Amino acid sequence: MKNVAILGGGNLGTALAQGLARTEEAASKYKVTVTRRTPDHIRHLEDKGITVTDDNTEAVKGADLLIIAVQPAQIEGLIEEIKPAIDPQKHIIASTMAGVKSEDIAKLTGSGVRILRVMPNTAAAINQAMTCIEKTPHKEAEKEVIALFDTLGETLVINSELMEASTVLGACGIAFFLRYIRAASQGGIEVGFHAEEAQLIASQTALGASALLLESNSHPEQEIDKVTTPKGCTIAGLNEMEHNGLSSALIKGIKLSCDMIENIR
Ligand SMILES: NC(=O)C1=CN([C@@H]2O[C@H](COP(=O)(O)OP(=O)(O)OC[C@H]3O[C@@H](n4cnc5c(N)ncnc54)[C@H](O)[C@@H]3O)[C@@H](O)[C@H]2O)C=CC1
Ligand SMILES: O=C(O)[C@@H]1CCC=N1
Repeated sequence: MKNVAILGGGNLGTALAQGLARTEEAASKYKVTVTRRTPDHIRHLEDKGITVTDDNTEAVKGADLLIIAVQPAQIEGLIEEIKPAIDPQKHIIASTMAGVKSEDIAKLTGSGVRILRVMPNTAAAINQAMTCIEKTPHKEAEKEVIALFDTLGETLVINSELMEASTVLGACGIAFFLRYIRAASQGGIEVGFHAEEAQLIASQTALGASALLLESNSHPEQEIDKVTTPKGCTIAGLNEMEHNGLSSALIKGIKLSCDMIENIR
């Protein structure tokens, strides 16, 4: 069993803990502790065998792998607190913080600690995350981190320079796709469905569209061509969406999110 401390049990930290407790595979490999300043807000995790505490120092002492899931502005306070307990020989730090470089964290911890960035998303809660992992010279640490995030969904090792882009495409991406599903549901209600039916149809259709790409490795446009019957209703709707800037709005939103990360702290 590997001991994992998730430091910062907010939205993401809780999702990671839930995923690690949810499957037999993950639960048999990882013993998880989650810290939060107000631990009573996440006591429900204890029902799943997760330790919940506000004691960062004890959590660090008891862990091999530390996952930092506090907000970027909270990192100085956290590291100041845990620094005396960090053992560079033992600990690996995986940071989920948007826009915070490994070097920035190393300046706070002092040199010699193995630190790498990871960028999962909240679908970790149901073991369907996409996690991008920063390539690092610390190959043993990289292997351990990949193994953990593999239990939470898909992983991809990428160069450091792409961590901001991966934050937007993968982590923020959950919100972007959900907004699409909400909009599609609202359209569905306007053309006759009850809200729950519209959401089911939109969600399952989004899942089906993703699965078509993931399973057949094809390009979206190839799959779109199979749906757009000549003179049919799909191409009419799709073109209207494009006249109103659908693709352009998505691309512009992704670029703005990415630019914004530089100033996130
Ligand atoms: N929410 C998301 O979907 C994703 C978030 N991230 C990153 O994860 C980090 C956390 O984001 P969220 O979960 O959204 O924020 P959040 O505000 O929900 O969670 C942060 C948690 O850390 C706790 N905390 C703060 N200082 C602490 C300390 N010294 N000791 C223990 N706990 C402490 C807070 O009480 C809070 O519960 C951020 O750095 C963000 O960039 C990355 C990928 C996805
Ligand atoms: O919005 C944010 O800043 C965080 C990082 C990625 C997802 N949520």
